[in-house]
Amino acid sequence: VIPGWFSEISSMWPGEAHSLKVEKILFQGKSEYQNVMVFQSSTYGKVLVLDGVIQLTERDECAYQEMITQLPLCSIPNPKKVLVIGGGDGGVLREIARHSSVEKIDICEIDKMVVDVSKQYFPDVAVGYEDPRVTLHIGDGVAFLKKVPEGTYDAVIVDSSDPIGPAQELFEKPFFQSVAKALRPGGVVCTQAESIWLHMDIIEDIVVNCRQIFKGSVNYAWTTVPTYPSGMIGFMLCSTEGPPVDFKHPVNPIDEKECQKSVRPLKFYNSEIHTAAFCLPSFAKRKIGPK
Ligand SMILES: NCCCN[C@H]1CC[C@H](N)CC1
Repeated sequence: VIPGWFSEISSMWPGEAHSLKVEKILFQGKSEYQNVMVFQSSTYGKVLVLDGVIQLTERDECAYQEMITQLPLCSIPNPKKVLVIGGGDGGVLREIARHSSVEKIDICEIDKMVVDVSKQYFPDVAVGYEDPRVTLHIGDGVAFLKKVPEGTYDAVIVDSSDPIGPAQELFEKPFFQSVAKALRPGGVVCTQAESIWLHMDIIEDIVVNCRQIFKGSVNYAWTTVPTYPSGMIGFMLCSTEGPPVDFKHPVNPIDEKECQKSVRPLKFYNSEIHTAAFCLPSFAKRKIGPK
């Protein structure tokens, strides 16, 4: 360990560790589920860390929160009811709120400390909680989905941490089945789907499971996030059987609606990068590309 530096050392990415220079540790706590830390970095603003893994930094969170939200919501006309599993920092809520068609936003986050810490240290991220359409449920997303009536949501966004720890079940088949049940015909789900540089085997399993469960379309997309391991993170975009969804061509472009009363302009997402996000390098296309 180098004094004054935070290194993201984990068995999930052996032999490598992204490091950030630390100015000051702002919060350290232990919730029922994980260790929670916030520090002021020298060049990425404040940083949220769960069990030693970087969840977001003020400087690059836009890339992740905007893409994980706008890729699904801009792929269907008039999303009305949206569910977020995880996402306790509130960033995805801020992005969903850009859509005036949305009438109801449910969020199910297992760890209340993440919500409280985000509201205290990341106000520009937690601003999403201020939207009157938001209902916060503190609990396990797996249990929450079991109680959701069939066909309730137009979109589900699974903003999870990694499959080691509280989020492990969110990468398994029964969970994907419960998401499919909760979606209307032609509804969409977008999940945090790890990096093709680090976790191709996990992604291949997810793709196999999703192809069996979601009879619409199943696509992997990705974005660059400098402070995530390997500098990128992927998303699984799936739609249920019903009105076809062409994820690669946004039918509900938010660029035009940007002038909308939004908390802030989009920093990362736009319709061109939406389409480009589904382009895969050859090694990945062979394994997880469209059949
Ligand atoms: N909204 C916070 C994003 C959480 N996403 C994950 C954090 C941990 C990373 N290794 C993978 C993405």
